[in-house]
Amino acid sequence: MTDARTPKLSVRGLTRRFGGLIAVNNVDLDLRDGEVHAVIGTNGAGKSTLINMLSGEMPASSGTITLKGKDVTHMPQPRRSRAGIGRSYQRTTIFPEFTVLENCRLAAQAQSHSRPWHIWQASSHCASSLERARIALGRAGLGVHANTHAGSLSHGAKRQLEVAMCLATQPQVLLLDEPLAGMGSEETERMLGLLGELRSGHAVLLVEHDMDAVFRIADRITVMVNGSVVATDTPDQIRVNPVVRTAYLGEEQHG
Ligand SMILES: Nc1ncnc2c1ncn2[C@@H]1O[C@H](COP(=O)(O)OP(=O)(O)OP(=O)(O)O)[C@@H](O)[C@H]1O
Repeated sequence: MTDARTPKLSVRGLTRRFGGLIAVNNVDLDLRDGEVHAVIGTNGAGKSTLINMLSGEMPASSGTITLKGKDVTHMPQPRRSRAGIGRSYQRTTIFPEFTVLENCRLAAQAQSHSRPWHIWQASSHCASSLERARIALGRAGLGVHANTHAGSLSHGAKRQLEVAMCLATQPQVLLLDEPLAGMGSEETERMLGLLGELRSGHAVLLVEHDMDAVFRIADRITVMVNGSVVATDTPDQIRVNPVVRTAYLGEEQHG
């Protein structure tokens, strides 16, 4: 994973203001294929705002976002999704009364149709969406649960389904917002295994509070404090970075 490779997603000078507050301040970031790139920071550091701007759900105040060399800064979220940026959410977005496969197929169809009201019309005969959904479920380790009602899945399996729904949109960049939240140790291990496999074929951005997991899985870590990036490096270098230790890890140890 060398810096010489062209990043799949590049962010330069990305800034978001809320009135007088600068929630994300002049952030540079490069996401590369084959890497899990974690973004960590204390509460309010700007991680969610950053991910919302990358996915297209929130406009940037200034700065640029480039996907495979193309400026997508002002591209709306649905087009950005079709261009290859997929995300999972902190909140659950599944339909509990539908099966696992149906949830995944809807995600695939919503992404492939520019007009969402065509989803239902197309659902009975959209073989390619079904195929994409099945592949995504298999990749997320949920193939055996395809016909289970999503509402009856365990918490961990629901988070896996969120990732599968994201995969069904066939993204090249995966933005994962706290995929380990609320998980027990067994579920965490399963999700970490999945994230490790997702490296292949994707550039993965991981926003996560579980530091043990982040330091185990990440190839690169960016540390944010008060909206600004204070360091981007390998986990080993971040661990010993004095600025990071003071600004963030020190706070955690004593918090
Ligand atoms: N819609 C908004 N309007 C005004 N201020 C906002 C808005 N969204 C976020 N903020 C502020 O921007 C700052 C960054 O918030 P953000 O949610 O991005 O942080 P975070 O790092 O994701 O925090 P957490 O780890 O708690 O999720 C905070 O001070 C927050 O209060």
